[in-house]
Amino acid sequence: MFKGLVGIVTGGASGLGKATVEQLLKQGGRVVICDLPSSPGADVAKQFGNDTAFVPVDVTSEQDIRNALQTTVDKFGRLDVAVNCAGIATASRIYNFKKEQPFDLKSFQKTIEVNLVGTFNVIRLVAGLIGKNAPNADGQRGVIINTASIAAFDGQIGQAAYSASKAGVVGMTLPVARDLAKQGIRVVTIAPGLFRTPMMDQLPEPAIKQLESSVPFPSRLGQPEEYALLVQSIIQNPMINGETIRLDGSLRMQP
Ligand SMILES: NC(=O)C1=CN([C@@H]2O[C@H](COP(=O)(O)OP(=O)(O)OC[C@H]3O[C@@H](n4cnc5c(N)ncnc54)[C@H](O)[C@@H]3O)[C@@H](O)[C@H]2O)C=CC1
Ligand SMILES: C[C@]12CCC(=O)C=C1CC[C@@H]1[C@@H]2C(=O)C[C@@]2(C)[C@H]1CC[C@]2(O)C(=O)C=O
Repeated sequence: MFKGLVGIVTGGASGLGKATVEQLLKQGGRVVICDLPSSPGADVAKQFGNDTAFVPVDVTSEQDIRNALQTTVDKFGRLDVAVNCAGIATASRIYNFKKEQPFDLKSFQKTIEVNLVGTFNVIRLVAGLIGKNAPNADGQRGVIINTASIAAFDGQIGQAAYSASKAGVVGMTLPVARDLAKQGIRVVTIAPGLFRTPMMDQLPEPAIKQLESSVPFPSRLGQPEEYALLVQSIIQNPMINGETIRLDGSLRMQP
């Protein structure tokens, strides 16, 4: 279905990103996995075979993303789709009254830097390469897909930094889609609810069980493959643009 399609997936060594890489490959695409040098990205690429490459990147670095784009062109000749999955989860209350300690500013800045600035950095750089493609019959040159979170809308206690970073991703989706509309590049954001990934596995099992029971239907954590299926649908459907799509089993998170 995606024969000839070339994608980049940030955070592609783990969780939602890894499932996306697998789905794009299954559909006949070729994929560059971008993830931290400390990630298992090289092993993952080896496991997936010749239609993948791994480029160690920090999404906040301009030079790292430029290197990834150069590898994409050298190895696969073009870029059609970029999926932003790289992200970190942090949690802290705005003020700890027992310890008389305010939220650590460096931790807030780091969360914004990776989740928001990193996503923006990738979008602004991939747009130049996708824009070089010849348009299809519909005028489309490619698609950029971002990952926010339902925490962008229903931020819980302790999620000020995480929610702010993801709300930033939601907020820039429409203006960036408008910026790139003339070039025929679509921009869409997915806001996942609760998915079973290594990020979620940081939580103790009883906490995960409790979270699962809070999802109305289906009352379980999402599978990374279900996220990847939405990525596939977004790529296939040319009318989806400038929108954030919740993927959450109708969960609205409690305070
Ligand atoms: N798992 C879940 O329930 C949910 C996840 N999300 C978001 O989905 C995205 C993917 O999360 P998961 O797959 O669950 O997490 P994960 O922890 O399994 O994967 C995240 C990947 O991002 C990479 N990464 C982190 N910082 C990076 C950086 N500066 N540069 C490059 N790569 C970096 C990590 O090495 C890791 O491979 C994240 O943005 C997360 O915030 C949103 C809502 C729910
Ligand atoms: C950061 C959290 C909460 C605190 C903790 O002890 C462990 C965590 C790791 C998993 C995170 C937790 C969180 O704040 C909500 C998210 C980020 C969770 C993974 C998915 C998560 O539920 C989310 O993004 C929801 O939208």
